[in-house]
Amino acid sequence: MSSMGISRNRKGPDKIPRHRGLFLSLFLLIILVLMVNFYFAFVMNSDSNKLLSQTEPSKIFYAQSKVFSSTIRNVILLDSPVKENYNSVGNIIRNASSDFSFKIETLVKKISFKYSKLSPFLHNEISKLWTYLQPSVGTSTQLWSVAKEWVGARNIVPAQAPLLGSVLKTMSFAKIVKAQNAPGGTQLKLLITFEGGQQALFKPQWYKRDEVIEGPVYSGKDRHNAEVAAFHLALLLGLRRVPITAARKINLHTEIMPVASKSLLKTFTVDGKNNTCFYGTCHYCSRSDAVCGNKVWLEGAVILMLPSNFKLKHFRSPWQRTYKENKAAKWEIESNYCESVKSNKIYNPQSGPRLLDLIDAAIFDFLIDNGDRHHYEVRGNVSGAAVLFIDNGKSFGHPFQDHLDILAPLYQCCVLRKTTWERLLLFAGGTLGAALEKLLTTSSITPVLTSFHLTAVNRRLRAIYATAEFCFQKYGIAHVLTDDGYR
Ligand SMILES: Nc1ncnc2c1ncn2[C@@H]1O[C@H](COP(=O)(O)OP(=O)(O)OP(=O)(O)O)[C@@H](O)[C@H]1O
Ligand SMILES: [Mn+2]
Repeated sequence: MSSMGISRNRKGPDKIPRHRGLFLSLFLLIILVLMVNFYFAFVMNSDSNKLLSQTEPSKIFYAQSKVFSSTIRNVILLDSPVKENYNSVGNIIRNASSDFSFKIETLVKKISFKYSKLSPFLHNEISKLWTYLQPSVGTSTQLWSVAKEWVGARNIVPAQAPLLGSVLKTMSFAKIVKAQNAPGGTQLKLLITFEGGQQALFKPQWYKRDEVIEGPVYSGKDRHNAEVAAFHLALLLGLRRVPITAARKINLHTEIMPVASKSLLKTFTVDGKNNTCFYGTCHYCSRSDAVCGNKVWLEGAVILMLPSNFKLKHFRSPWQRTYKENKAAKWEIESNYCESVKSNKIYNPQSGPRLLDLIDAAIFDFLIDNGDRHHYEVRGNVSGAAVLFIDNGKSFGHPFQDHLDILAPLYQCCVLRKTTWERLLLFAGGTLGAALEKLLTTSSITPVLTSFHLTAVNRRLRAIYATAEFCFQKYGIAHVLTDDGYR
């Protein structure tokens, strides 16, 4: 037996090496293909942290997303004539949004490779912003005038802002000399005055970080962490139109009650667990729905008020929702809705930056999942003033849902500011979530967002790329990307 075996082996050298060589090459080829596959799967799907080496690597979660399930699908084409349709259970079909979600689903898959390459400029940009967010000088009320001088017609924070971290730190620690109910709006918030006279809104914490807000996109109360996250995301996107927002833990007994107005103080209570609470006065405020601290400590977002000479002009958004399940807005059913928007002089692209500003806002809102921008504000009496992103409280409510209809201004008008698009490309390859995570490590209430929300931001950016691709394919890239001289 053994001799047979040996003889077989001995015969081998003539024949077997050829087979072996063939097998070996085949094996190596398979390994190579697998490695390439793994590499691309990793680059395209992961929140790449390689460029963000100064932060802790973010945990990657691939949560099952209900991306396109929140809108009702149907088969009517986007260009169909205007008519209200009802589905079999009598709900209104919102054609303009549901048709689009159907198209975009396929596009997201098709374009993933095209937008998978990491930008060589990313690391520098993030490092710069991260440095700005570090307090470089001590807290000082003199910084109020610095922040005041920053405010321009197009930006609330300038591109170069090395004192930003110091301003934020001062907002988190400066002495509060007065606390009142904040006027305006429907949500409970305080108007606080710091030493030095600077005012800010204080939006309190209602939810734990991992609470998922179910229901329509505008459901729930304001999320204080969403305001903080939105401010940082706007810095990353170069859309510095969000009022400066810091996190703060307030001692209600020592910092608010002694300086509270009489009417506010009247609404303070203590709950069964000895936590201090207050309910204030606002549209949705009631004694039975007070906000409570952890004993005396209440976390919240401090939003710096714009300078008082900065008069705000208030506009209804053309893409406002009806806030009624059984009533659709015009934009939800009219396929050529953008044309009617542009027929209004202020939205005509030839007459100013407003339409492109609203499209910037739509992109920003889609990323943060804010479907509640019913009104918007711009600085009055200044030409070319930017649409400000005031009130981001209803964002980051549901990390597993994306409301594609927030992007309606983009897919209905198919125009996009070139500088905005270039900035979005900075985060190709799934890096936006990790970049945001890094900036948010500078906040005093980390973690500001759960990793599910950070993953959602990457997923939503892919949908934005796909939406832009839809427009490029329909009208040509040169028609879509616009340089209107504003940014
Ligand atoms: N940082 C700021 N600087 C100046 N004005 C501000 C600022 N933040 C908010 N405001 C003003 O206060 C109003 C109410 O604020 P905000 O929208 O945050 O409250 P809200 O209760 O969520 O409102 P709504 O119920 O309308 O959504 C804004 O429309 C704006 O006019
Ligand atoms: Mn609001």
